[in-house]
Amino acid sequence: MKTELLSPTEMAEADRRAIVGGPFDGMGLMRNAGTAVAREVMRHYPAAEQVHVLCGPGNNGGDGYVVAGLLAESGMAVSLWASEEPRPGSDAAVAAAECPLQPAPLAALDADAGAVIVDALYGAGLSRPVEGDSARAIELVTARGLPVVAIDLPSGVSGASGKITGPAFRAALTVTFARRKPGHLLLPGRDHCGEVVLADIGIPDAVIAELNVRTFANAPKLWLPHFPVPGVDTHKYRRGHVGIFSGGPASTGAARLSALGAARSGAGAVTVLSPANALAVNAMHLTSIMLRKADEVSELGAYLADRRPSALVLGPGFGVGDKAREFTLAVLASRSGAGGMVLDADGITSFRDEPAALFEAADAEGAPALVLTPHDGEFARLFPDLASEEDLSKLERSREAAARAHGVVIAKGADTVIAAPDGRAAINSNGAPWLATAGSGDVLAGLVAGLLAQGMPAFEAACAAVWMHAEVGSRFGPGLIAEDLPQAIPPVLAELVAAARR
Ligand SMILES: NC(=O)C1=CN([C@@H]2O[C@H](COP(=O)(O)OP(=O)(O)OC[C@H]3O[C@@H](n4cnc5c(N)ncnc54)[C@H](OP(=O)(O)O)[C@@H]3O)[C@@H](O)[C@H]2O)[C@@H](O)CC1
Ligand SMILES: Nc1ncnc2c1ncn2[C@@H]1O[C@H](COP(=O)(O)OP(=O)(O)O)[C@@H](O)[C@H]1O
Ligand SMILES: [K+]
Repeated sequence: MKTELLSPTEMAEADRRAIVGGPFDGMGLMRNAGTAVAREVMRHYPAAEQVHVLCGPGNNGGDGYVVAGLLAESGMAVSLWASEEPRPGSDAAVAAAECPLQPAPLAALDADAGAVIVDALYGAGLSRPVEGDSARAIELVTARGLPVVAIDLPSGVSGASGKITGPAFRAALTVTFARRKPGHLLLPGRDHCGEVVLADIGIPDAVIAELNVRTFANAPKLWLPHFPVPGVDTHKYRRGHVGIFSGGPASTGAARLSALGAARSGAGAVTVLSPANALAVNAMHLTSIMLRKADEVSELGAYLADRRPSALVLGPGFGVGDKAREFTLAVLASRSGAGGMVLDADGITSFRDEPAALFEAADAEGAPALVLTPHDGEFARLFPDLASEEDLSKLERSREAAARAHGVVIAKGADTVIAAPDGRAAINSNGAPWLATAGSGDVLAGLVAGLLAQGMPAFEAACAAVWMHAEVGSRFGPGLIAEDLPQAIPPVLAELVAAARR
């Protein structure tokens, strides 16, 4: 599937440009859209006893009139219901006039078991919570458990944000056009879409390219050209060296999980940087991973100068406080040649009272690329105003945060958003709830650093790490604990390396 995601505004602009450039006018695009939906209804529900097509006042309803006409023509039993008449002069009004069926008022909707619902109430134009007859129709269909095929978006779901502010259909299938919209991937919208089918309605790729889209579905296509594949003549340091800061003796496991994530991603060497009092416990549990003492900023400086690590991770199990801030700022200011710094967990929390100091350090000339990996709670500590702004979608919030932080932000969760300071953003959707387990985020931080260390640019490294982490977790399934993640990376890595070589 194509990776660009179009906001409703961008989609409207694509429609407009496509209509100007041809070959299809607005009615032509609507007929193509209706044809694609009718095809999917017939493919998925060939034995439907009755198809109820529910039309709203806009062009989403217009698609519905086309669908109803085509399904009736093909011999299916179709009932047509409309909430209001389409606006005179609109494409939807033409579609309604061309439709051989007469609509009944939506208020009278009734539907029995065995029926299929086509939702053409609202799509890209949803502008407020669904109320009145449309709301009652949604409640009736939901209560009876009838399968719903949504046109473009399930009515009630915002295409821009995935937010739901009132009643909304839960579709079994959603057929959308040209490109998916953020609301198909962001929660709770994603959960209401069911299977998403993307239909080509004749909007040329060149029209989409002109829009300079900055939002993407996270998928290998997006970053595979940058994915590290070792040359035959490589050596371990050329494959990248990652330094990972450990916490004190009672909290060392998180850093080791990160270290294993970094090592399994293909980094050639990984060092755990440990306080003296935790060296023994770390040494007991490390084999291929190196270990070095780092209590003071001077020791950190010596490590950076001697070993010139290509990426670092600070935060997992590290402890919140001055030391985390000092070490982070020392790395960002070191000019040691490190390509990236992943700040996670306690590393993020340590800057809650002075986020500007972090953001300024990341903005300085020659600083390593900063990647922040907050879950919702950590995000709110660093960006309290963005977190509490109800009107912002997770996408918008993450994008603003990345611009402010001068770094890549991985806003974690079931719908992780990766945002870059240059405005690019990707939404991840291949995860599974099995990933919600202690230490899972620590492995992710290590994976990001491992890919950074191998020379991937920060946004691409972040996207690739999130995708791999989610893919590994989904494939592993029930029973997953964080220790399983690094060990389960190789099969996914093998597929990516093979694809990158092609
Ligand atoms: N040529 C094209 O552009 C193509 C477009 N295509 C199709 O068009 C769809 C977009 O069409 P659209 O822009 O007309 O928006 P749509 O979703 O039908 O709703 C707008 C209407 O609903 C109203 N309204 C909104 N929310 C409401 C609420 N809660 N409760 C009550 N009313 C509400 C809103 O009122 P207003 O906000 O203006 O007051 C307005 O009247 C798109 O999803 C795709 O299916 C395809 O055919 C491909 C070619
Ligand atoms: N429901 C979910 N579906 C998919 N991924 C999830 C879900 N819940 C959490 N995750 C992922 O699991 C990881 C949890 O990280 P985090 O909250 O930092 O946990 P920890 O600090 O214990 O490692 C993140 O990558 C997050 O995106
Ligand atoms: K719809």
